[in-house]
Amino acid sequence: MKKLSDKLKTGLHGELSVPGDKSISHRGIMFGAVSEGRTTLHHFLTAEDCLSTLKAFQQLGVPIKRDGETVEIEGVGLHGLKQSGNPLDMGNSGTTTRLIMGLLAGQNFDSTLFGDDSLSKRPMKRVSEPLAEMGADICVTDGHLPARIHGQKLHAIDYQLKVASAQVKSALILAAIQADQPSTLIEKLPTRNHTEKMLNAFGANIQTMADNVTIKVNPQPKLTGIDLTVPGDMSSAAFFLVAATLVPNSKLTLKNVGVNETRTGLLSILKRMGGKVIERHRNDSGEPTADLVVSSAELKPIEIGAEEIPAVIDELPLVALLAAKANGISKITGAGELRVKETDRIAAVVQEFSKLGIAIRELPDGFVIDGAKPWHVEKTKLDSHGDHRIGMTLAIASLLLDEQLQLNGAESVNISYPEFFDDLASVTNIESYS
Ligand SMILES: O=C(O)C1=C[C@@H](OP(=O)(O)O)[C@@H](O)[C@H](O)C1
Ligand SMILES: C=C(OP(=O)(O)O)C(=O)O
Repeated sequence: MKKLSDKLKTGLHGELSVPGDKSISHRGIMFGAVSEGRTTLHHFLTAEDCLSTLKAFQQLGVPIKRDGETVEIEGVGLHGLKQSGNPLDMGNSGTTTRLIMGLLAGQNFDSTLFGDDSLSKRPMKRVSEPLAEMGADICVTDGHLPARIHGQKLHAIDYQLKVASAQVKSALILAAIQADQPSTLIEKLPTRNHTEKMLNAFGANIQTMADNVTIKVNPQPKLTGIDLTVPGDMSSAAFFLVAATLVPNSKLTLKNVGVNETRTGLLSILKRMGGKVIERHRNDSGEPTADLVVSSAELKPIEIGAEEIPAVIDELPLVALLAAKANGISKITGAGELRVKETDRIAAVVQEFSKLGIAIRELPDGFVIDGAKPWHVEKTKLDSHGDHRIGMTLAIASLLLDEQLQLNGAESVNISYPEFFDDLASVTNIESYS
């Protein structure tokens, strides 16, 4: 069990470059694999989830070499993947699973996908059902992994998504680029748009209409490999944005963070709560990046509803932590999707925050948190529930307490941010977490 607080005497200081964006790293491998020519990824995220994607595409016959954070992919083209001799291991990664389903549904061979216990409980019909409408033959027992995919020719689709999910949208786009005619997808709410932007950079023709929810996908593009530097992951930077806000006397610079507008919900929420973040935008093509300078601040409570959720979906445990230190009652609703992540993140946050005496009440689709009530530690053994984002949120919460806390399942950080505890040690001047 990892010992958390060894006591932070001063604030968080210095500069940090967080690892590469997880969503963009996954897509870099996938789109590079089905392009023609070489794709080189720089600052690739070498965490377990993205390595699951990398290994799956190697198994599908794509030559991929990795040297640290640099990955070279010799693309085989949209119809050049080969059947894997063995089932494909999706590990813990929802993104790998949903996106690869859309891609493999249109290939002329069969595939089997399996995952770990957590992934095997997550819903897959949200992808297999619309893919079936396109003519795909996918069998997901009771809507869960393992999945058996009998690849075949796909038809175009006009489809209104039932959940606000970039993973479902991306799976359908990857199927639609293999279809016979153009497809139209209509999102419930705008979600992260990395698939659309990146596929276009590889040569596809995907248009997002002015309403921001209608997406037209043209079939059979010739995709060509590119050279891509992956920006820092906003979802990883988020832990430090929140830590530096909440720990008094902090001033921290987070370098080169991806600030695609579909991912910056936490920045807007933090600013509305009274947080202090200066964004120094960089002049780059493709995915926008910025250096973020964050300082400690007193926070006001906030209300957040469904429309705001997609742009902050993975940061909501951290929003709950901000709310737990704001000077009043905050309410987060419309976040029912949290119940089907690596763990039920609503239940996990409520259970673990209650151990710290935080006044939090569970709603079916969110939380109510009274940040004006003082915390009082009731239990010192915290649990990540095997979920990286819960584990890292609890590690940040521990910085705000004098008690020695322990974290069960701290190794879950390897899913998205293997260097998390080292980075935290470097900006807190705590020698190490043991
Ligand atoms: O498309 C992606 O890369 C992701 C989309 C989100 O999932 P949903 O689309 O299922 O909400 C997010 O939670 C996940 O971490 C990554
Ligand atoms: C939900 C997440 O990832 P995935 O769905 O890819 O497992 C996450 O990283 O918080």
